[in-house]
Amino acid sequence: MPTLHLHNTLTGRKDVFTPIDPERVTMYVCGPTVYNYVHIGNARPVVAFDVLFRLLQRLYPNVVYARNITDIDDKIITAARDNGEPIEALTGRFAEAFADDMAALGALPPSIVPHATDHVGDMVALISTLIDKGHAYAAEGHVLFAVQTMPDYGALSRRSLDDMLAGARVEVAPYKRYAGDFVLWKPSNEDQPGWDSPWGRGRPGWHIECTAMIARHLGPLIDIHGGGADLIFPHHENEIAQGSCAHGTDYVRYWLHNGYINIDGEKMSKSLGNFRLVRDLLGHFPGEVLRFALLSAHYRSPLNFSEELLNQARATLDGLYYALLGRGDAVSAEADYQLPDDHPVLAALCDDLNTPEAISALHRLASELNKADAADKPRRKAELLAAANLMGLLQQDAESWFHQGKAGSLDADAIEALIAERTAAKSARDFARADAIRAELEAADVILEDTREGTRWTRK
Ligand SMILES: Nc1ncnc2c1ncn2[C@@H]1O[C@H](COP(=O)(O)OP(=O)(O)OP(=O)(O)O)[C@@H](O)[C@H]1O
Ligand SMILES: [Zn+2]
Repeated sequence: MPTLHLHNTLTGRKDVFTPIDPERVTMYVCGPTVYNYVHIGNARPVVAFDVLFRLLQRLYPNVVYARNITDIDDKIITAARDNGEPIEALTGRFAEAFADDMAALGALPPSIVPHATDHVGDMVALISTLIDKGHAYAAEGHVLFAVQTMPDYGALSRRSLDDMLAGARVEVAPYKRYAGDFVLWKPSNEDQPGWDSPWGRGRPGWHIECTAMIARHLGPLIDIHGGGADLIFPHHENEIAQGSCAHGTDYVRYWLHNGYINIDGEKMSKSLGNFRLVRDLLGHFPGEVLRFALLSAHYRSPLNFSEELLNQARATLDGLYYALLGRGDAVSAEADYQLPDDHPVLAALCDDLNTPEAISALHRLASELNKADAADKPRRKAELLAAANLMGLLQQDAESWFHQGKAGSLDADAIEALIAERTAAKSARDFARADAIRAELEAADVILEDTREGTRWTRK
């Protein structure tokens, strides 16, 4: 079996991945707070960890992947009030929209999608354990985690308590014994949703939600925990404090964090208003184009988002799908094909999910496929499909790829532009691209004729 290396935020280096129990590999990724539609930055952890989920399933017989839905939060309460609708109606709608958007990006459904509001009993029990063990205290309807009771607090983000107090927006509240203590439980007034607890009617803090759902569904110690780099502090630091102090374990073996999707060098975020919703982008680009764009950079590197990035992704996919056109004869070869353990695409992904390298390997496979003898094509097509499937790419029928959203929809300017691009591709000897453009035009019922005076076109 190939060796999987993963960059672990806890150790600061690429470590060899060794599961606690190879018969049941466990992974958790923090999911969305469901009060609006997600932007393409929020989609990055979903797509990156979907590739890891696919890879782990290739390597191990049983992988349990949980990604939660945060359906209780102050932003949710505010949004529901602003809309004048019940909280459950709002969260139900946006949880469903999230599932649809992520399916459009080709992300597999996780094994478990726990909702925070279904686990409040588990959270109350966990908080009680932390109080019993002397790591938490109740004060004025709140329960706080006492960070000074944990010697290793700050190990993940490599911050001392002094750094945290200086650098972070910690709330100095009268009920806190120490300014860095964080909330496990807070009181709800009559207008706010709440649950009965030993500390009065209230609701959980955000960090305890993930720790309780992990313990319930995956166990007291899990293999992999992922999320965006903005979650390292305080969210994941606080999860470690809760989980390790309650269970007496290390809580998580491998911490993985994705880099940011940026716009003009700045993190895409709701607060800055520089975001593009997945839902809107899907009106202009197939989901696979968005997925490919997200995978075109290594998951830990920053990736600048632009229209150009998406156009590039579409053109590259055109070239790869072109290699798969008209070769439906490979169906039986495909069913029999097993990706070998030393396959270059598998090797690239096992190197901390090196998707740019894996995509280069797909290009090499496609160009060999374009040049191969007819007899050899079915096996090569099966290989390209199996390798791409590890990244959730190229799984559509190639003919339909070129037909989608195109038929009759190209105006004369768009046709002329594609013809100019094809002429340029031919003079650059990029024949695969040139042929892909011809196929794209054919799919839109445009016939090309190359003459000495240039390329003429007619509609079928
Ligand atoms: N620009 C980005 N690039 C990559 N990942 C991101 C980006 N913005 C948010 N994420 C990730 O998306 C996931 C969902 O996060 P969350 O719902 O907290 O988004 P958010 O922080 O509300 O978004 P925003 O930063 O836009 O306010 C988290 O794993 C977070 O790290
Ligand atoms: Zn979380």
